[in-house]
Amino acid sequence: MKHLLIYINKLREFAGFKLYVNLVGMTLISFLEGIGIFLLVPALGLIGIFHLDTSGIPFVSYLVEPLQAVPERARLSVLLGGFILLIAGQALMQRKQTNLNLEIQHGFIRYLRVDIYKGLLQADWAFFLRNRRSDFTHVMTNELMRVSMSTYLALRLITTLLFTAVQIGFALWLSVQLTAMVLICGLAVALYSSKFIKRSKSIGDETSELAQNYIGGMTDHFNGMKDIKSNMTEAQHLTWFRALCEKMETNLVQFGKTQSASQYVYKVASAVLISLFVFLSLEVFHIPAEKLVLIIVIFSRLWPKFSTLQANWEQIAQSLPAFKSLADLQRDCAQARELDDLDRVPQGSRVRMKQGIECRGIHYRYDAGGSAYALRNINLSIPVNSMTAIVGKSGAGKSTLIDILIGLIKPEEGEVLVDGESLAHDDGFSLRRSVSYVSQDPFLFHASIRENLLIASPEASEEQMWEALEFAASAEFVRNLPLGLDAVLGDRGVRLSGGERQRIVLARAILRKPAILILDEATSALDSENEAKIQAALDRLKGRTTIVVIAHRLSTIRNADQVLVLENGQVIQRGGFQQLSADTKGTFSKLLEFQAGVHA
Ligand SMILES: Nc1ncnc2c1ncn2[C@@H]1O[C@H](COP(=O)(O)OP(=O)(O)OP(=O)(O)O)[C@@H](O)[C@H]1O
Repeated sequence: MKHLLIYINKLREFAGFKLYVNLVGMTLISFLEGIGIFLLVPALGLIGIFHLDTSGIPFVSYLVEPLQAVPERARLSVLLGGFILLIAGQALMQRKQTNLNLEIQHGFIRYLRVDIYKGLLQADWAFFLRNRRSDFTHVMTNELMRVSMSTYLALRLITTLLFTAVQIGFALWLSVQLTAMVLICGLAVALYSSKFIKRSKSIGDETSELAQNYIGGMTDHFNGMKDIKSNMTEAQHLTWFRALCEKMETNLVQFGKTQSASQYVYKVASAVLISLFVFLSLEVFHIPAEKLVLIIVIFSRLWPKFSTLQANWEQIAQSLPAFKSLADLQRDCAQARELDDLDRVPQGSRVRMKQGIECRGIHYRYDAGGSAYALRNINLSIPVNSMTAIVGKSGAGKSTLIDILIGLIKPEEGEVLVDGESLAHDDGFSLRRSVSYVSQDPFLFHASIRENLLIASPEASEEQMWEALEFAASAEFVRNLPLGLDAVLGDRGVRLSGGERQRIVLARAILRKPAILILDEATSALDSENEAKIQAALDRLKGRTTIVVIAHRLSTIRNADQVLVLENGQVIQRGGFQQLSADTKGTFSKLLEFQAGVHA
C-alpha cells in the first residue's frame, strides 16, 4: 500500500491541475448518468404514463414538478427532449474526459519511463555490477505498465467511491432501514470477497517473478544465440521456454478465474438481495410503490459499482508487487546516484593534465564484507603523455584498476590523484570526460558506422571521421563496404568481424581526442598486420596523449615507457620493458618466456 501511495503522489505531481479536473469530471459524469435514470421513472409517472405519486419523494418532485406547467400534449416531448439533452451533455463531457484521461495516462507512462531511465543513468557503475541488466528491462516494460495502469485505476476507484457515497446518501434519504440493510449485506459480501483480494496479491507476486524470468531468459538466449546454435542446445532452450510460458498462462488464467469467481459472488448476492429487498419492502415495511421503484433504480445502479470496486481492487492488488519493484529500483538508483544534474554532464569541463595520475594505497573489494581483495595497496604513477602497460594473469585485477583510475568505482581505501590533487566529486567526472576507454567487450550500436562514430563526438566532420578510421587501420575496409560510412552494423556490430569491430571502436575512441586513451585488450582480435599498423599509430600518439594499455600479448607493449605487473591485486613489478625482460627471476620475464614458448 505504501508503494501505491508513492505512485499516486507521483501522478499528482505529474498531472497537477489536470488531474483534479479529471477527477471532478469523472464524478460529475457518474452523477449525471445516475440522475438521468433516477429522474426518468418518476417523471414518466408525473406525466401520467405510470400512476405514481411523486409528491412525497424528496428532490424528485422538486425537479420534475415544473413539467406540470407545460401543456399536457407537449409534456412527453419536453421530458424526452430534456432527457436527450442530459444524456448528450453527459456524453460530451465523457468524450472530453476520455481525451483528458488518455493524455494523463500516457503522459504518466512517459514521465515514469524517463524518470526511471534517468535514475539509471545517474547511478554509478557499482550499481550496475550488483544488478542484472534484464531486471531493468523487466521493470521498465512490464512493471511500469502495470504500475501506471493501476495508479490510474486507484484514482478511478476513489471517484467510484465518491459516486457510490452520493448514491448511498440519496438512498438513505429515501429509506434508512432498507439502505442500512443493503449496506450490511454489501459489507458482508465485501468481507467474504477479501479472500479474492489476498489471492490476487499472491498471483501478482508470481506474475512479477515469471515476467522477470521471461525477460531475463529471453535476453540471455538472444545474446547467446551463437552458442545455442553452435552447441545445438535449441531443444533444451525450447523446453525451458515452453515450461515458463505454461506457468505464465496458468498464472494469468488463475487471476482471470479469481476475478470471475468474485463477480459471480456479487451477481448471486445481488439477486438474493433484490428479492429479499422487494419482499421486505412490500410485506414487512409496506413502503409505497413509487419509493420502492426509486430505490430499486438506485440500487440496480449502485450494486454494479460495488462489484466494479471489487474488480478494480483485485486488479490493484495484483499489481502491488509491480509497485514495489518500481519503487525499490527508484530507491536503489537514488542511493547509487553519482550524477546530480544529467543535463550538465555533456557541457562539463575536461582535465588539462600537466603531471599525471597517481594511485596511493588503493584497496578494493567487490564484496565489501568478503575477504577477497581485487586490489591491495596499489601505489603507482602514470606520467602525462607517456605509455603505460599493465600486464598480469587473468583475474590479477587489471580491469578493476582501470575502473578505479577513471573513477567508475570508488576505492575502499586510498585515493586517485590528478596532478597531485585528489579527485573531488566533479573532478572525477572531468577526468572521465577526458578519457577514451576501449573495453574488452567493446560496444557498437545497431546503427550506421557514421552514427556509431558520432555518438562519441557529435561535432566531428567527415574528414575527422576518416582520419580516425585511418588511425585505427579501418579506413580501407569501411571504404570497401557498399554503403561506406552509412553501412549498418547490426546488433552490437554483429555484421563485422571481431577485429573490424575492435578497429571501429578504436576509431571512435580516437575521434574524441582524448587526453587519456585506455585500451583494455583492445587489439586482441587483430591480425599481426593490422596490429602492427595500430602499434605504429599509437607510437605516433606517444608524447601527445597519455596511453594506458592492458595486454595479454606482450609483443604489443614493446614500446611502453613503463610496464606494471599485477598479481593477485598487487603491483609486483614495475619498470621499462627491456629492464623487466632482463630481470630473469621476475614474473614478467617468465610471462615473456611462456608466451615465446607458446608462439614458437
Ligand atoms: N563484477 C564483479 N563482481 C565480483 N568480482 C569481480 C567482478 N569483476 C571482477 N571480479 C573479481 O576481481 C578480480 C579481478 O578481476 P579483473 O577483471 O580486474 O581481472 P583482470 O586482470 O582484468 O582479468 P582478465 O585479464 O581476465 O580480464 C577477479 O578475482 C575477479 O573474479
